[in-house]
Amino acid sequence: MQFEKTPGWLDWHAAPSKPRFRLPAGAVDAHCHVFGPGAEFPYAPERKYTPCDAGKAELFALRDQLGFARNVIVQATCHGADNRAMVDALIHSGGKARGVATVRRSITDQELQDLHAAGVRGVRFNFVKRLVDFTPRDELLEIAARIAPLGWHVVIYFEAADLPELWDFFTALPTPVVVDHMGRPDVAKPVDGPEFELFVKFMRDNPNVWSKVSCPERLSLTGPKALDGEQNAYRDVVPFARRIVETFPERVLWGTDWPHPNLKDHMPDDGLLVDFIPHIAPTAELQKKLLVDNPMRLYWPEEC
Ligand SMILES: O=C(O)/C=C(\C=C(/O)C(=O)O)C(=O)O
Repeated sequence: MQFEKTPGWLDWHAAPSKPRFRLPAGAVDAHCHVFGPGAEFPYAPERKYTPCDAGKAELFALRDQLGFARNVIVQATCHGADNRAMVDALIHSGGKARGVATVRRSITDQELQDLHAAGVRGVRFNFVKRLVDFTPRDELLEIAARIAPLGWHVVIYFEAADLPELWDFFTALPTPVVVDHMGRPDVAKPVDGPEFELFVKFMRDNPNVWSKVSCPERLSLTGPKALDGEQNAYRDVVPFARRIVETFPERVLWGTDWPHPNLKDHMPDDGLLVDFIPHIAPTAELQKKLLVDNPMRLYWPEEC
């Protein structure tokens, strides 16, 4: 089956630079995806976009190019609850990848066990309206209750303006909770303003809540311009990500978000994204927690 990429969609960067920042040994890219290839792993009929193919071989090549040791592969909405492409990548990773799946309430216990055996360690609940249709909260709570005994966690993707309405649901989840991209803060607003203060309160009041401090390219209004002197690319995102890293150093993760779905104006150089890390995690100790200790504790606890 042939799939036509959504018009205007940018392909992932064909020649990412070698980062100047040297990642610590054992670093984990804790948020990335695989797309298809569609001929082998068809995209979901209910998808809101059709990506370019981006398979496991390209993901693993990027891992090695950037200097990561492992990946956490997150199910993207273009594949719906068909986790085969992600599971195939886990199986071929030589134990160097773990997964976060999308499941429906119809999934059987055996299917959950099979996902666990393949390396899945969480499920994703997506609330970004441009990506998914509404899922009843009772179905999500039922899924969370079924995956908790497996030791899995719940990854949540939402937009900052929706946190107040989702607060009670999120704080009722019976598992560790990992927030994608800091809940997408509006970086035009003050880092100490009410919107981001609510997100900081969400993490402070709920010690089971973690956050990825990833995707500056999605959040930034200043863009990728690498400026001279102390300035850097995506500089308007730095105060938000750095505040989360310095306030909750044991509960943060970082990922490339390769192959960067749904970007139409600018495709980041993944090497530049890695060079962004020291601006948000300025010490070797914070970098090791962010990139090694925290993802290992969550995804490879048996090795800790
Ligand atoms: O990949 C991301 O983390 C962000 C996006 C897409 C998805 O997560 C997805 O399709 O599953 C987005 O903001 O469009």
